Amino acid sequence: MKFTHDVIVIGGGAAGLTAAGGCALFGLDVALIEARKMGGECLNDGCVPSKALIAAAKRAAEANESERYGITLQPPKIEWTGVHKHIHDAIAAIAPHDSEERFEEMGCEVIRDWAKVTGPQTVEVGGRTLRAPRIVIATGSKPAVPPIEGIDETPYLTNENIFDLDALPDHLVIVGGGVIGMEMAQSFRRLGSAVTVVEPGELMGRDDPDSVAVVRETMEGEGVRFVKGLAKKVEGKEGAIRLHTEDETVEGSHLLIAVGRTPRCKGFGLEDIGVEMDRGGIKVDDRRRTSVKGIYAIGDCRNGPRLTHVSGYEGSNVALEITLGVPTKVDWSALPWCTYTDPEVAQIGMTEREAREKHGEKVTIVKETFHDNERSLAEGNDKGHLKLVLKGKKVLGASIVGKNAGELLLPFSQSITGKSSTFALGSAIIAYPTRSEISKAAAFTAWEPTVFGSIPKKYAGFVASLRRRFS
Ligand SMILES: Cc1cc2nc3c(=O)[nH]c(=O)nc-3n(C[C@H](O)[C@H](O)[C@H](O)COP(=O)(O)OP(=O)(O)OC[C@H]3O[C@@H](n4cnc5c(N)ncnc54)[C@H](O)[C@@H]3O)c2cc1C
Ligand SMILES: NC(=O)c1ccc[n+]([C@@H]2O[C@H](COP(=O)([O-])OP(=O)(O)OC[C@H]3O[C@@H](n4cnc5c(N)ncnc54)[C@H](O)[C@@H]3O)[C@@H](O)[C@H]2O)c1
Repeated sequence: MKFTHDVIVIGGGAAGLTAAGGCALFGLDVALIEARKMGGECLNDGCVPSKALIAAAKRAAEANESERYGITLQPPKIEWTGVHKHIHDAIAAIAPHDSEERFEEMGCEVIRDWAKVTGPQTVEVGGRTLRAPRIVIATGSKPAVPPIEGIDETPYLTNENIFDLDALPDHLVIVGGGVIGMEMAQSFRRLGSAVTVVEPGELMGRDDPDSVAVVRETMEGEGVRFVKGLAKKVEGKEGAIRLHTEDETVEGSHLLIAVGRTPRCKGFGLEDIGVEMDRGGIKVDDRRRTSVKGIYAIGDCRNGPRLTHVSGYEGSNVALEITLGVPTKVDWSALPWCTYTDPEVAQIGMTEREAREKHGEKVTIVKETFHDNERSLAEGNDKGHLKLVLKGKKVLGASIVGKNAGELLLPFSQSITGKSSTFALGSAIIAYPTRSEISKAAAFTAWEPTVFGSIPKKYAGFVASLRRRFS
């Protein structure tokens, strides 16, 4: 079979861009296919707009606390059009980083259309048939819509349209007290909306409950209302919606659905060629290989953690495996994540609950509060704590709640993995988006000329030529 490319990557979000860019920098012929917006969810309707909204809300919260440190601020004047502009300016500022032009400069052929996988080595796109010995599926996910009675007849928001609202909601009712629910609840409350969060289980259920308790108390103090219950029925129209749980009816102006994700893995050919799936998405092994030889799946479309830095990590792993033939397994022992509420909730490695389930009595906990940290006292912000999860003196995990908690994770990444060289720092998984990423960027830059130097490139070219001949 005559191949048109060495690798075809479907999806131009964090996962696909990293895989495609990595392969191109090793000199491979890469087709990168994206039907919608380059940058995918993170740039266009995920991390970037949500963190821009959070920044605007933080400014409003500061001004709402009129007197602090002997300095008096005026109450904030909040104009949604200005907040909306700030959100879209942030997207525009980052867009060039993920643009078609940048990836073409790196050496990818970027194709802007819907792809259909028609065989283990073939993809149809824009009337062309592409052929490559390796295909990477990086098609992401979309907001899950729960089976609530009346949902199809009631207007609702998701992360795909909430950042395009043309006015601030009077009362935002949020279904789901997970990561999106909590970040959006605090932001809209701080900007002046009434907010009710409806959650049947634990708020931010993947995090340490002691961390979550601190955020819940802060958000309740700011006026967010939490209702424990399953959303059973919704009804109403634009500006006047009603949500019923078993015990309560909540009335509001807008409904936000934030109950998790549905992977985008069906309807573009994978099921017809025998790629196995389950409820969580495309089934993959530790090396992100699907059940069909030569096809990988990375990022939100497969079963596993759904975070931008995870998509990037998996993208680099498969790029290494495809270019140099190095089998590269995922390792979640030092996986970080951070929820950008105020205070932030940050986690790396195991929570106390996970560690006790796995190691029982051998687990010990060390807890330090920010009340004993003099920088925190000097700044008058001593809310929160750091909990170290240990087995003997070995760090299994850390749970931090407090100002800039996400920035405090990095040393624990090194303690958990035991790796602290510039090479290890350059390959560490760092929570996105944090300022700590700059340390990884500097360490990676130090290695870039070596990693993408002439010898690895020649070797990658040799591997690619063998693959074209024998696949
Ligand atoms: C509101 C919100 C806030 C978030 N905040 C954070 C955060 O702060 N930190 C964090 O780490 N994570 C965050 N996330 C999660 C993060 O956005 C995702 O994990 C990440 O963007 C997934 O990247 P991906 O490349 O796997 O998928 P995507 O970014 O969804 O990219 C997949 C791309 O594939 C394209 N595509 C799909 N099918 C086809 C096809 N057949 N042909 C051509 N193209 C196709 C799609 O158009 C899409 O652009 C947030 C998510 C949301 C919703
Ligand atoms: N800071 C970050 O890293 C960040 C920010 C936002 C989103 N994300 C990613 O986006 C993804 C989606 O976030 P999410 O908040 O939608 O999902 P989630 O899984 O964090 O939370 C969903 C919540 O909805 C609840 N729920 C389910 N059905 C319900 C119903 N009928 N009524 C009421 N509640 C119901 C669940 O109990 C759960 O607590 C996550 O994978 C997350 O990793 C990350």
